[in-house]
Amino acid sequence: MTTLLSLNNICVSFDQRMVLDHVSLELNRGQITTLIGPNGAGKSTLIKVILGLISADSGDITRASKLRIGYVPQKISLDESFPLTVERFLKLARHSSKPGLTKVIRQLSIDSLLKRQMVRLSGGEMQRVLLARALLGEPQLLVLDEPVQGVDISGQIELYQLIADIAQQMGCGVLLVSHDLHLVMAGTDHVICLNHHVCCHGEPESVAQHPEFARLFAQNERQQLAVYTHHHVCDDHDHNHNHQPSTEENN
Ligand SMILES: Nc1ncnc2c1ncn2[C@@H]1O[C@H](COP(=O)(O)OP(=O)(O)OP(=O)(O)O)[C@@H](O)[C@H]1O
Repeated sequence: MTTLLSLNNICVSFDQRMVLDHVSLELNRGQITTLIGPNGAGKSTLIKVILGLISADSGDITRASKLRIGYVPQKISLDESFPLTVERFLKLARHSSKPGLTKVIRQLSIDSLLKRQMVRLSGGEMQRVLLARALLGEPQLLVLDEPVQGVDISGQIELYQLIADIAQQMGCGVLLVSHDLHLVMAGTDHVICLNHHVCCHGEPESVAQHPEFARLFAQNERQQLAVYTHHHVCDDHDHNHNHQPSTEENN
């Protein structure tokens, strides 16, 4: 498996409060990784480190040479009074080209949205357009920050499926931040549970059984999750003094 990006013992503090505490992870080509964690756990901060928007206080970040990252934000702010069609918005994107645009419009089935005003799009339509914009740069790594916020449940399932299909077609790696544990887990290769440090990580089924995960997320969420995953018994595992998962967890 080709590693696109790896973080090694990343620490970030704000006002002397450690938000990321020795975080290590790897993002690989062709793999969907989901980052879950409670509010304030440091998920967005971690994304900013990955995107190079903030520097870590310590630790190393290694990126594949000339790595192209596509980013889909939670939302964008648009001026209600500013007329901007979807087509214009996509043409204004940094990597926009006519053949690229034609390709993503087909890939995401957004032809019918092109003449629509950006400010009038529904949550699901907006996410498709933001995804289209991220794909224009032909990313090797696609990073999505809570992509289903404001999207209804059937739209969420559709959107996750679309992301998985695109990842497969393009052979890119995906990092997805999500609160929607029960929906996203089934379509994910690797889950990282973050609460400032990496509490646990691994395949969705093993993370769902982990005591740290159980402690962080409410019982009802875990019950919903059970609908979408197969249960199996998984041994508990230890954390060392840096809150890092033991090496067995990586297997
Ligand atoms: N630039 C900053 N200056 C000071 N504190 C910050 C800054 N950015 C984030 N924080 C704090 O760091 C903590 C982690 O924030 P972050 O946005 O990374 O969490 P999150 O897991 O993405 O949360 P949520 O799920 O609620 O979006 C929070 O307590 C936040 O207030």
